This record gives sequence, C-alpha cells and structure tokens, in this order.
Amino acid sequence: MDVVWMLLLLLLFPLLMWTSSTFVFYFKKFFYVAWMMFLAIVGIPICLLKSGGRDVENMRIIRSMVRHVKYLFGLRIEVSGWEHLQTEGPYVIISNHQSSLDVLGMMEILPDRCTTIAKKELVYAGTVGLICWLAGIVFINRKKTSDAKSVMADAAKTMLDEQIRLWVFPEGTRNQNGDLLPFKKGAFHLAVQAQVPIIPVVFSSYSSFYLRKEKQFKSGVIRLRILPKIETKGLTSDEVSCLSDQSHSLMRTAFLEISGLVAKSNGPLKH
Ligand SMILES: CCCCC/C=C\C/C=C\CCCCCCCC(=O)SCCNC(=O)CCNC(=O)[C@H](O)C(C)(C)COP(=O)(O)OP(=O)(O)OC[C@H]1O[C@@H](n2cnc3c(N)ncnc32)[C@H](O)[C@@H]1OP(=O)(O)O
Ligand SMILES: CCCCCCCC/C=C\CCCCCCCC(=O)OC[C@@H](O)COP(=O)(O)O
Repeated sequence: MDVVWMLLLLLLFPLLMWTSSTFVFYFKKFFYVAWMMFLAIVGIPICLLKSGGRDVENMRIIRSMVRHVKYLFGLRIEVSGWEHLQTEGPYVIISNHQSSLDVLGMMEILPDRCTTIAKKELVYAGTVGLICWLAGIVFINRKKTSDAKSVMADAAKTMLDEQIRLWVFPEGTRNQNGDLLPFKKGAFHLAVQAQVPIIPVVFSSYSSFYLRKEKQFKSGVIRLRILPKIETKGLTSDEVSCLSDQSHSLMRTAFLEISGLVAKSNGPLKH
C-alpha cells in the first residue's frame, strides 16, 4: 500500500508542477527556506571553526555559500555600477527591500567586512538566525524607536573602530507595491553620526517573476544598480531629512528605469 501511495505522489508531483502555478509558488518558497536552513547547518560549524564566534568575517562564508542559489530558481542577476563599490573604509549601503529573495542580490555584490541591520525577530529563525548572529548582523527592535536608535548609535561607533560596512533597508519592511516606500531615518542618522558615505543600491521590481499575492514564482532577471556614493562629511542631524529625500529620489528614478516602469503624475505606476 505504501508503495502505491509513493508512486501516486511521484506522479502527482510533476503533474502539479506542470499545471498549477500556485503549487509551484509554495514549493519554491518552501524549498528556498529549507535550502537556506540546510546551508546554515553546514555554514555554522565552518564559521565557528574559522572565527570562533560572532565576527563580520563570517559574512564571506555566507556570501560564498549562497551565490549558487539563484541558479536553483532560474534567476539571473545583472549588476551595473560596480565601480561605485570601489570605496575604501566604512560606508552605509542602502537598498530597497521586496522579499527575502533580496538576499540573493545582496550576496552577489556584498563587499568585504559588510554586515546588515535586521529586525530582531530574524535571530529566532532557527539555523538562519544563528548564522546571521554569527555574521555580526545588528538586530534592532523596530517597535521601540529609542532602543533601535541606541543600537544604531553603538553600530556607528563599531563601524569606525572595526572598519565595518553596514547594509540597511531604509524602507524598514518588505515592499512589493511597485514603488519605493517613504524612507525611515535610521540609515541616514547612522551615516551622519559615523560621517561615512552612503552607497545606494537598487533592485529592479520582481513583479515580472515573483508576485506574493498572486502566488507566482517564475524564472526571471534581477537588475541591480549600484549608484554613486553620497558624501556625509560635515553634515549634521539637521540635514538628515534632506539626505533621506535626496537618496529616495535618486533610488526611485533608478528603480523605475531598471524595472521598465514609468511614473504617471500622481497615478499608479505602469509597465
Ligand atoms: C550559509 C547559509 C546562509 C543562510 C542564510 C542566508 C542569508 C542570511 C544572511 C544575511 C542576510 C541578512 C538579510 C537581512 C535582511 C533583514 C531586513 C530587515 O530586517 S528590514 C527591517 C529592519 N530594518 C530597519 O528597520 C532599518 C530601517 N529603519 C530605520 O532606520 C528606522 O528609522 C528605525 C531606526 C527602526 C526607527 O523606526 P521608526 O519607525 O521610529 O522610524 P523613523 O525613521 O520615523 O524615526 C523616528 C524618529 O527617530 C529619529 N531617528 C531614527 N533613527 C535615528 C537614529 N539612529 N539616531 C537618531 N535619531 C533617529 C528620526 O529622525 C525620527 O525623528 P524626526 O521625526 O524628529 O526626524
Ligand atoms: C524555527 C524555524 C523558523 C523558520 C523561519 C525561517 C526564516 C527564513 C529562512 C530562510 C530565508 C533565507 C533568507 C533570510 C533572510 C531574509 C530575511 C528577511 O527578508 O526578513 C524580512 C524582513 O526583512 C522584513 O520583514 P517584514 O516584512 O517587515 O516583517
């Protein structure tokens, strides 16, 4: 009887993969999480052996272990503006945030000694949470601004003392609305406090291959554009809003361009 069920399942699986895009969506999502969890199981002892504990250098291990994942999902990543990452010393990278798939683009261009700011809930994500902690990810409580501010002020000092780069998602949450959300201020305060440049990175819209609400997950292309750095030397906290607006405007223009979208005046965005 067990064999009959096994055979049925073996026949059903390709049939569902062939006929149901919803099944494909859930299967790929499940496989993505499961594969990352598995990679983390392999990666954790390697990180521990190499660095003995929490160390930003562990990001190199994650970067090299994650780079193949795009092929498993039929994703191609096209990067432009590499020259803008040829910047010495610490800086803050800011990028838009559409999905946990952003990790794939991130690992494609992640510079050495660069870690990220993430919501504190991620630390509880099993083996992925543990490897994130080992890689020096800075966890913040988004619901407690005062806590988040003090963690980020400490991070500004650590960036300078330990020559670390930090990647921040200034939208503050995942967003697939076909545009950028207004930016939160933390990334800009961080850069101004540390007096380091900001390097904006823009991911093109995933809407041609990945739609969370419509349950679609196909093969596709992610365009990643690295923009010229924005200096913050001499700026004070009074200029943070202006810096945020300037960055948003530059990134929105790039986002629309690389996503093949046009902005209608005050209207929705169209392909
Ligand atoms: C080998 C196997 C591997 C397997 C695993 C694979 C990969 C894993 C490894 C790596 C991948 C990691 C990927 C992680 C992705 C995680 C992404 C996220 O979690 S995104 C969510 C978390 N991030 C953020 O939220 C950052 C952006 N948010 C902010 O910066 C916010 O500003 C905030 C600091 C959280 C505060 O939030 P709030 O809603 O209160 O925001 P406001 O901006 O409106 O600020 C209110 C007020 O405070 C002032 N402010 C803000 N920040 C500061 C500061 N740092 N210092 C001083 N003042 C600050 C701000 O100006 C406002 O005041 P005012 O209105 O007067 O201007
Ligand atoms: C105990 C088991 C728990 C299992 C949980 C599995 C969690 C994820 C596992 C694998 C995914 C690999 C990529 C991990 C990093 C991406 C994290 C991410 O993108 O988090 C979302 C966060 O930015 C914003 O979240 P909100 O939409 O604001 O909220």
